[in-house]
Amino acid sequence: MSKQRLVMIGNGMAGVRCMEEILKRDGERFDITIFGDEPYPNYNRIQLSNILQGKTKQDEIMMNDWSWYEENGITLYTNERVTEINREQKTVVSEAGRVVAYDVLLMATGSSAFILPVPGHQLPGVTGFRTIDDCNMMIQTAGDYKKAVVIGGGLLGLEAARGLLNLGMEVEVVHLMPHLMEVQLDAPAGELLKKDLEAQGMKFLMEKKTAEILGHERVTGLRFDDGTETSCDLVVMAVGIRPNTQLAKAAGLAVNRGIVVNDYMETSDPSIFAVGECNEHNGLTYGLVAPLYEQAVVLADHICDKGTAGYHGSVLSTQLKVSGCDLFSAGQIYEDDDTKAIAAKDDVAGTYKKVLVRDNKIAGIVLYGDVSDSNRLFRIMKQGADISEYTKASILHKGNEEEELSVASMPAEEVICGCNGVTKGAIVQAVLENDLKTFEQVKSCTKAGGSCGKCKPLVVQVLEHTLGGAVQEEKLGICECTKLDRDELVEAIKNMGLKTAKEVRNVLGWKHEEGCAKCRPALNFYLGMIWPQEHEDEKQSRLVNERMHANIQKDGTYSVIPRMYGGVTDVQQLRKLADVAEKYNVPLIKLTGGQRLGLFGVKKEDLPAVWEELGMPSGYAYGKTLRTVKTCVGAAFCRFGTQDSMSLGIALEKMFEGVDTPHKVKMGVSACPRSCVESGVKDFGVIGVENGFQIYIGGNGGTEVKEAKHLCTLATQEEVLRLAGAFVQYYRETGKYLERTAPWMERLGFEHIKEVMMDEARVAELYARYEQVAAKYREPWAEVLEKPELHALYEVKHV
Ligand SMILES: Cc1cc2nc3c(=O)[nH]c(=O)nc-3n(C[C@H](O)[C@H](O)[C@H](O)COP(=O)(O)OP(=O)(O)OC[C@H]3O[C@@H](n4cnc5c(N)ncnc54)[C@H](O)[C@@H]3O)c2cc1C
Ligand SMILES: NC(=O)c1ccc[n+]([C@@H]2O[C@H](COP(=O)([O-])OP(=O)(O)OC[C@H]3O[C@@H](n4cnc5c(N)ncnc54)[C@H](O)[C@@H]3O)[C@@H](O)[C@H]2O)c1
Ligand code: SF4
Ligand code: FES
Repeated sequence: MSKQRLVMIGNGMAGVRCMEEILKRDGERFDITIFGDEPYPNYNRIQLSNILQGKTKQDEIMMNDWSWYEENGITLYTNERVTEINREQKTVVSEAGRVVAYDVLLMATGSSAFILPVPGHQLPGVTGFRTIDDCNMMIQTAGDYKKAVVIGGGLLGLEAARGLLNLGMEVEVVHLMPHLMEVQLDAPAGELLKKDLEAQGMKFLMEKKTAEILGHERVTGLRFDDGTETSCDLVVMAVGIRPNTQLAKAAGLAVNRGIVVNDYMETSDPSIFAVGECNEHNGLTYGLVAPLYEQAVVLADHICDKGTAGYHGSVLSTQLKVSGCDLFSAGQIYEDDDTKAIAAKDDVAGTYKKVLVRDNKIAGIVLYGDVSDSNRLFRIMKQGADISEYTKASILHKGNEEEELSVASMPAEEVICGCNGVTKGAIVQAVLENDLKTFEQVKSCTKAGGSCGKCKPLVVQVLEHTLGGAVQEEKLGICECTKLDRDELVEAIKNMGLKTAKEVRNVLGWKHEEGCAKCRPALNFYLGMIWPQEHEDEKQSRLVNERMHANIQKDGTYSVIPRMYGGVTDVQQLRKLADVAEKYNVPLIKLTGGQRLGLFGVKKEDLPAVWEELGMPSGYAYGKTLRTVKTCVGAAFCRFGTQDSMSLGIALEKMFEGVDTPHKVKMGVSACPRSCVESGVKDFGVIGVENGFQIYIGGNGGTEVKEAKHLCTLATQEEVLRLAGAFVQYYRETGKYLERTAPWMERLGFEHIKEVMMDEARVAELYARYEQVAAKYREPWAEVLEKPELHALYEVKHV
């Protein structure tokens, strides 16, 4: 039976979780295409607050990297918005004019930040807080400007405000209501929160309605409807979200606030489903991941014919991701005629607890300052248990402190991770069945702790309890498939003479037979490093850009950057580049950061022809290898030049062409201490001086700038080449895959590396081993051209 075509619009948290669930159930059922209008693979949107607060980095929040899509045979179009659904023809059309047919269409378009439509809302400096790009804009603004105003004192607004404070801005929160987070907290809890945030330096303008955003070139302030004003350089709107329903509406689907779905996430068209924040189920739309993930599971069961009882709504709870403000809220938060409150406030400790009771059942919970009862109360609430046997005090407070605090006393069905609905029982079972030892392993196996991360301490406690002792700060394996770290793995491969990745995985007891996206390229590198002669490069294990021999760009096209040794070119090369760029309508020709000419925006299907017509070697701008050697014009032209930097640079570049290294390597040769090519921030930098060449190692000019360290001064070019060979080989032999030379040098110690590089015998051995590796070089573009079977990689699927 041929596969059904499943198209998904929206590449966000709910949609991709649903894809994971579908693949888990039946990986062969669908031919999957995903459109996402952001230029990234699926990332953890929740963690944007932590990026802004400086607690995490952008590359740490990617949940499914590019290779995940490749490995699961998913065609992904990022940065490409779907603009039309044609229900008669069962196709979707993207803004790029791409038409893709579907049998099943999944809408996972999420929500957008609501921007108050007041005058001035389009001024530069006004933003929502929803995407990586919004986050980057705020970080950049904080570098250049002083004061931010956040409109909206809800979850998002307060997390944004905390982040902006951390970025050094002065922050004022403008809130419409008399107390903060009025949707989740009552007045006493809201007041405690405000006091704590004020103590952290946040300022508040309460009960203020924004009438206008002021400014001409960019925002300069706000005017409120009472006529008062405040000044600012940045406005962040956090006044709620609106489901993205325009596409569904235009296609004639039933839409209220969200896209209307039944218990199986089916819209008013049986071929079209909607999951996540964009949908509306039983009159409700959601804005937290827990219910969306529940929907994802139901939808996966349903479309994979696994049988499901359907989705019947979720009971929600919320927490705020701001250190020093522990709060928990669930269900109804205000009393009414039928709902009474049991509450306790401790002004000295700054804690507040309120449980709302209706018909002898918990109808709502508000906790501030001490949230240690949250799981217990939330469980009782979700179970709908009768609480008449509890006294007022015992419902609010734990009985036997010791006993209640211990996870040992928690029942198995207690939910530990609210975002992912993971119970204590599920964690215990996973730990025992899979011999899990660390939090990361539990996260990867159960997903507990993988979303907002608030439950991590509790997950660790359950793990400790199950293991019967404190969780060791255990040395992690190179990935989840193995407990072996880099050194143990390399040692085992050498000692046991393992020659292929399959053999390594079998003999060394890999957890997953096929390995994972993390270990496959790493194993391929280590095997190539250990057995330079015998090892057959496993192309399918390489990262996607290395397999394509080109860097994918944010619009799905590729860059072509040919080798220009030492950054030196000639008339023939320039003419060829111009001809090819013209013939293939290349939209951008640009000098790269590494002094090379790049053609940007080349279509995937044009790559082989472009390479053939250029007739130049690949510049490896995509590889974990030597990228470029930057050179200055040096003694040949510059009046300050003491050495011939160009010839040395060219020789270095030729020497390391295509040699695999743990991570990319950049080199630079300047012909005098003015160091025009910034040799001091290169992995291997050379500075010409009167008596020879100063050598610098371990520098990095990227995200984390590291100054290279002076290793030695050599008299001749030959000595430089030889030392460079030994240095790169030592990095190959001791570096962890994906470790740049700066952290590698930090790990091994500069003095240690210096000792090795100053030991003539060791340099000779390293250099000899390096020569064996270099001898195996095959130019990758030429290889693709020679082997027609490789051309399939560059074909574009048409539907
Ligand atoms: C800063 C921040 C902090 C948060 N913190 C928490 C938290 O602590 N706990 C919690 O539970 N939730 C939190 N949330 C909410 C949570 O992130 C969302 O509920 C969740 O991301 C929604 O998932 P989704 O897939 O429905 O939508 P999204 O993740 O928004 O994904 C939808 C994707 O579809 C794309 N798209 C839309 N239309 C089209 C189109 N026509 N063509 C192509 N692509 C399209 C969108 O650009 C987007 O990339 C937070 C949100 C933010 C912004
Ligand atoms: N920790 C978390 O769980 C977390 C964190 C961030 C975001 N989120 C989710 O992201 C979504 C967006 O969050 P949000 O805080 O923007 O939405 P929200 O609807 O929860 O809160 C918006 C707040 O803005 C206030 N407001 C509305 N209009 C205003 C105006 N004109 N001036 C001043 N204040 C005004 C409201 O009174 C309300 O308190 C929600 O679904 C939220 O659940 C969750
Ligand atoms: S590094 Fe020195 S020699 Fe090279 S271009 Fe600059 S000034 Fe001239
Ligand atoms: S509660 Fe959010 S990740 Fe567990």
